[in-house]
Amino acid sequence: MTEARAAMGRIFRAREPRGLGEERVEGLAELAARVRELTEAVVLTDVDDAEVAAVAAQVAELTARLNTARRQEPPSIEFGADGAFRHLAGPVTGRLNPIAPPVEVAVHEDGTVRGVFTLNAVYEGPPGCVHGGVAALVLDHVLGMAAAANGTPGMTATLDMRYRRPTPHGVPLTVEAKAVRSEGRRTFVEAHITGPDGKVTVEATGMFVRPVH
Ligand SMILES: CCCCCCCCCC(=O)SCCNC(=O)CCNC(=O)[C@H](O)C(C)(C)COP(=O)(O)OP(=O)(O)OC[C@H]1O[C@@H](n2cnc3c(N)ncnc32)[C@H](O)[C@@H]1OP(=O)(O)O
Repeated sequence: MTEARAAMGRIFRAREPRGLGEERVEGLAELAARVRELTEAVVLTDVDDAEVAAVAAQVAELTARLNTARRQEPPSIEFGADGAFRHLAGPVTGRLNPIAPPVEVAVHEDGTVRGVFTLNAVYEGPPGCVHGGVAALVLDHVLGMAAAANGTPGMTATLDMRYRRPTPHGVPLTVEAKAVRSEGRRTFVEAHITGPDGKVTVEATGMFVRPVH
């Protein structure tokens, strides 16, 4: 096991990956996608009070059905069919997590991590704009992915944000991150989010420390 893979295991407390299987992953991803739509509908609904109460009761029934068989903990990291790490239940890229947009990421050969995503009204901060903490969530994750792509995975030790322009919601956004240098156990990474007009809305730098235990 390489040092980078061992560090990844320490960060995610990885046991031997217990694959969910592609069919199961696709089924759960479909469920998460429907719950994402439900969440947006809850935030935007204007149906009358009786209908709100009726839907709430139905959703409670559905939750009880899912809870008849529960895992002890969410699936952490797994290996996809291509052998790459994937964070299926993570709150940023996790297809199985309804609160993840999810950001669709690709890791390029030069270590650059690029992602595309749309944040709907569920993530609103100021009217029409993405909440700054949500932008930080997305950036922290892709910064961490870029540290890992550099062969030096770590835990976020520092995260500096510069909000240059409001980030609009409901439109396609891109995010890009790349490690710039490593010193001992520390890796320094830069990232930014770009709006549909090609202008950078948020920049971030992060310092990631490779855990030793
Ligand atoms: C492919 C999948 C990729 C998925 C990416 C997911 C990304 C998600 C990223 C996260 O959200 S991680 C969760 C948020 N972060 C944390 O919860 C971290 C909490 N903090 C810790 O666990 C520890 O403080 C930490 C591991 C960061 C450091 O503890 P250590 O005891 O291992 O560090 P130590 O004190 O020995 O310091 C190691 C080096 O880092 C430096 N350092 C540590 N913390 C620092 C800090 N905060 N600021 C500046 N420098 C710092 C420290 O000076 C030292 O430098 P030198 O090696 O040069 O001496």
